[in-house]
Amino acid sequence: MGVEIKVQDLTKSFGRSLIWKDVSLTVPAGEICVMLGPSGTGKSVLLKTLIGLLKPDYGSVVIEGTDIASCSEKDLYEIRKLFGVLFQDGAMFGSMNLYDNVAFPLREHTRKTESDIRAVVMEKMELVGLVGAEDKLPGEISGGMRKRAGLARALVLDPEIVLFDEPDSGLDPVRTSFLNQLIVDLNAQIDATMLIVTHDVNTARTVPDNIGLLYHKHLAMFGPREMLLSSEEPVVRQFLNAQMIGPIGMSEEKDADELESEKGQELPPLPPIPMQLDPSNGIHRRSQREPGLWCRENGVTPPPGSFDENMSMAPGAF
Ligand SMILES: Nc1ncnc2c1ncn2[C@@H]1O[C@H](COP(=O)(O)OP(=O)(O)OP(=O)(O)O)[C@@H](O)[C@H]1O
Repeated sequence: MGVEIKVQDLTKSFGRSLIWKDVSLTVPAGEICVMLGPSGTGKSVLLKTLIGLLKPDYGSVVIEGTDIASCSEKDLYEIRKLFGVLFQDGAMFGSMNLYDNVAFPLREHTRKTESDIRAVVMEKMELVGLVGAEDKLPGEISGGMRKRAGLARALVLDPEIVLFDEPDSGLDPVRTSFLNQLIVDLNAQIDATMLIVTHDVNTARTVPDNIGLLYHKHLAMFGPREMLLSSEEPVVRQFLNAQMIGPIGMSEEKDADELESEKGQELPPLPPIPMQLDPSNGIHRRSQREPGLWCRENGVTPPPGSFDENMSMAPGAF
């Protein structure tokens, strides 16, 4: 059913270099979240901290009552079994074929027989559309296939939480759309909590239930998709609309002169909030909200043209 991740006052530095400070957020059970942020703001460091690969300087990451920032190695080992992680490059073993790569966690962490392992591996290969490619080596397949194989491997232990580190890196826009659909379909099917780190604004606008933005060593905002897509907060607005006008410069923050020179420049209006991507079978995910609900409940008028009724998931279709 997915489990919640409760992050409180998390701070991380390497030596004297502060990565981020006082990060607090709750990744709700079973929901899809996207974490955005300019390069180098510590998104991957956050993922690694959530899974206990890196220790924060302060703060807690509580999963099922255990703080993984301070628990014993034994407890951490147990908690890690709840996670599946899709690393940026798929992190496949180059000398093993896809079947053995996907089977690896089962052989390492379970006492399943080879015939039980085969059943699980083939089920996950089918889920990601890779049946028939079991004998291929990672070097013989495309980047998109490697990602899907990495995803199959992330799923073999039936995780409650799936973390995706830039799943779209190196993929063309069409493959990214297919992968996004796969993520949404998977969430509908297994109800796992999902956190996706990405630079892809289109993914952030259409896939998740919640969006977070790391900027300038802190979590600038985290909340429902509609909250961020209707936000006038300069950093959020600039990032989610991929604009050059705003506080984010080529190397993180713009200086005072650059910001002064932008004064008076008119920002384009906020674009309409798009429909959220539906599962391909058309049946809504458990955590999916009615389009426009957050805006209505919070008295926010969404940008004109939002939740276009001609799109697949019209308001009132719930
Ligand atoms: N193990 C480490 N030791 C020292 N510094 C590290 C370590 N891991 C990451 N960093 C530093 O932390 C900062 C944030 O890195 P991170 O990879 O998390 O950024 P990111 O937001 O994921 O970037 P990108 O979007 O470019 O992938 C970088 O300056 C990086 O050099």
